[in-house]
Amino acid sequence: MMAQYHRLKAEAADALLFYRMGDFFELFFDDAKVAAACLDIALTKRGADAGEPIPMCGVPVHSADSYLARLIKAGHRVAIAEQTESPAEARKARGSKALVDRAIVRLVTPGTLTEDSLLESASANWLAAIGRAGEDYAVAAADISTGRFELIACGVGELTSELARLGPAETIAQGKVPGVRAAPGKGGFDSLAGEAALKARFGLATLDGVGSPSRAELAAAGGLLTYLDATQKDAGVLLDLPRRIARSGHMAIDAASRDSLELTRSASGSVAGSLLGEIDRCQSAGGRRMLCEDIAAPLTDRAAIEARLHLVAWLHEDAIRRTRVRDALKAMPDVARALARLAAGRGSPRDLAQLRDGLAAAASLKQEIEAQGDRPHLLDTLLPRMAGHHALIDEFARALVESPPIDASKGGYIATGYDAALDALREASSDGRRAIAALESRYREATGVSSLKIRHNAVLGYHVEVSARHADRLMAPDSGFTHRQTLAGVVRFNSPELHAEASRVIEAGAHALAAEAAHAEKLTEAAVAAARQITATADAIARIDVAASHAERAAEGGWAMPQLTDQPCMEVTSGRHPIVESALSGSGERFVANDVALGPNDRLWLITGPNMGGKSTFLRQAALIAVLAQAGSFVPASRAKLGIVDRLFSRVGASDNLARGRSTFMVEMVETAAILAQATPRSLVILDEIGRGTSTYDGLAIAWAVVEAMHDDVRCRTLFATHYHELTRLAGRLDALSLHHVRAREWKGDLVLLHEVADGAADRSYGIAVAKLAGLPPAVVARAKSVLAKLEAGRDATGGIAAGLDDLPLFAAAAEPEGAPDALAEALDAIDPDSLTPREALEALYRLKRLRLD
Ligand SMILES: Nc1ncnc2c1ncn2[C@@H]1O[C@H](COP(=O)(O)OP(=O)(O)OP(=O)(O)O)[C@@H](O)[C@H]1O
Repeated sequence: MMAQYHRLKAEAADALLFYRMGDFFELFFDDAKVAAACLDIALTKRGADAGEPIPMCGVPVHSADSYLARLIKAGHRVAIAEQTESPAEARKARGSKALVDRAIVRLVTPGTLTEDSLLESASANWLAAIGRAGEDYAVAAADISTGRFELIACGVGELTSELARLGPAETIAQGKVPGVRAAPGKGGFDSLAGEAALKARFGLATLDGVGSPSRAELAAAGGLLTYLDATQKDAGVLLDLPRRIARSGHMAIDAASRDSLELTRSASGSVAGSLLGEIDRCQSAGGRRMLCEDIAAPLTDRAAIEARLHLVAWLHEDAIRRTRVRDALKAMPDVARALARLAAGRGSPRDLAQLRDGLAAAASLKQEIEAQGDRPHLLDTLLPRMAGHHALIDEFARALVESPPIDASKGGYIATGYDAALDALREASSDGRRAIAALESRYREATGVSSLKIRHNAVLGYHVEVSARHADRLMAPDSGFTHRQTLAGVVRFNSPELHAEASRVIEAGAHALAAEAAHAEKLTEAAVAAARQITATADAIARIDVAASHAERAAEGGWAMPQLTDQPCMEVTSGRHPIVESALSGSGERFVANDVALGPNDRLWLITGPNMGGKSTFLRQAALIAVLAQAGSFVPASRAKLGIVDRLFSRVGASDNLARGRSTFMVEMVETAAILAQATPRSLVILDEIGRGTSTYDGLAIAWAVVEAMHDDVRCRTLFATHYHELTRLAGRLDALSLHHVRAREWKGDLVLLHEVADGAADRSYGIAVAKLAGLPPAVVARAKSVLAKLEAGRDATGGIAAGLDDLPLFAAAAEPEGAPDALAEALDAIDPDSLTPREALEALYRLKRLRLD
């Protein structure tokens, strides 16, 4: 057995091996230690290997899913080795001591899950493969729990933001990819193999129909398909034809900005507290997944955004209509995932019923919508996708019972009346059971033992049972009973009539089960054959659900439909931060709405004001409004006009990234550098307290230079919050920069934060007042006040740290050479070639070389 184990373990490589033994999956050696620690289960020992006891642990097969889920969550992969024959078959084929054959039937990895119990219903479960051809990169991404398949070509610099959009459960690549943490795949990452694999999988003669993917895309697809084959073995995999995603179709948002804006996850990693959690009013799991993707990838195509918005508006303007549609969506089963499980051969009778109910619900939703007049355009494309499954629904409705079990092994899911032969088998089986009951009363009479019972168990099958007291009567040689078993208190017998009836019951039962299984298989085939249409239906329902969710949220919060334009502007009246607003309303406080008006002539807002005054909130709310608008949602404002944003950057608050060995300041500078390099005039940039993490002089100098660069070179819409009051001097020189501040007042010695954004610079910084609010001891506050008075007196005398900045020539910073004296140039100047001997010349050459290396 150990030899077989080691062979399978070698095949499983770095995955933990679940080795099937009867009702358990066992793990041995290091696998056992890892799993026991991760799952908190007992580590035992068994036999010996090279004189050492073998560490072992095991999980019951019937509850293996929950253990698998924990292992996968902890980042492990698991290879499942099943018994591929029964012990009886093994004995028959290879003698009484034969070992049961086993084989790895599946490699369970985070990106290749289909089981409901292992998946989050609200998010897609992407497996991403990175392909490369020369300098070009591409991502192939598949979610086999719904069949989605995307190809995205991108440069190496865009890889990380593309992966951040997808948020894959697992990323694979061949070799190292700059800036990306990816696991090794199973090969196949080349364009020729990829092309062949795509053609073979989808039965295509040419890839023109999928838009002729680039060589990098083909390489990525090749790696992905090879990995799916290797992990799923013989099980089917549901995959749609790949969709090529044009990167230009989406607002680019890098990983740092996503995190800082908490788009789909809050800082603590949960959906609650994120923008997604705040706006989600979806009724179905499919809708929730689509909403998550929409928020992660806002569109940049105005027509496509407006099509979504008009659907939201249609559901928003009529509350009764909205309620009807949302009610129809309420009981919508997760059709996409049920279908994927069926295609993977892991489907259950319940999945079949979910298709039946989901497709039927889609058809009635379609009718409901068609009864409403004056439909927006998008519905003309969505509605036709929601019907056309009549034959399938009919067939499934006739074939299946109302709510079939998940476990098919006991049968009972095919409805009566669907198959006469099956009904006859069930009849025979229940006839047999009736006959056995009749036999029981006859035996009671014949033996005079009124407590005689006919029972059934797994070992003996049907048998007669009497208490030990009455056993003698049945033990008599001519009683017609054969003794089977004596236990404390009861004795068990068999009889020829009982045997005959029992055989009838068992045989009919087995045939009925086989007949049900055959029907299930046929129904599954029918569903898989219609996979493409069913997926289209599921997508259409999800799109309507998302629109209804936006409409509902807008109605709850009094949100407005944004107006999109081609001008790079952002005009928001009474804008609110959706998450802060609902957090405040939870504690009975009011959110102060604020306006913003950025345009070609007023591109850069410099915002000052006290700590806790609401600067960060104001900045983020502008970014969130842009994300919501371009995702096709109404926005928390009374009016909003927005020029499409191509890239969004958010540098708000820094957190140490110690895991990657970077300090707060380093992270901030890396991110600022990325913004200056990548932002375009159509971008939206929000920058909060740049330069704060270093000395005052350095920090101010950096902030100063960044503002100038944003204003003069990048020239995009920018909101810049700062505590460096000195920056307000820039207003006099940079004509598209304007000053704003969050208002505060001192009232009887206490600070009152008004959270109102007003024009002009803040009069002072109020830092000490905020410190007092926060509960700093009075003595420390008093001391701080006197230190401040001294500092301010010094500043007034010298002109402060920004003294002289007004004389700084414009653009001088960019033109100034690096200040450090050039040792190499000095050394070169010191050399007089005419006076050197060949030997000295050689030495001088070495000296120069060394200087260069230093
Ligand atoms: N418009 C608003 N209406 C009501 N309350 C607000 C508003 N904006 C912010 N707040 C409240 O003020 C708190 C602080 O806001 P925020 O973090 O935006 O301040 P800040 O000016 O960026 O502070 P710091 O300079 O210390 O980073 C928020 O947590 C919120 O409770």
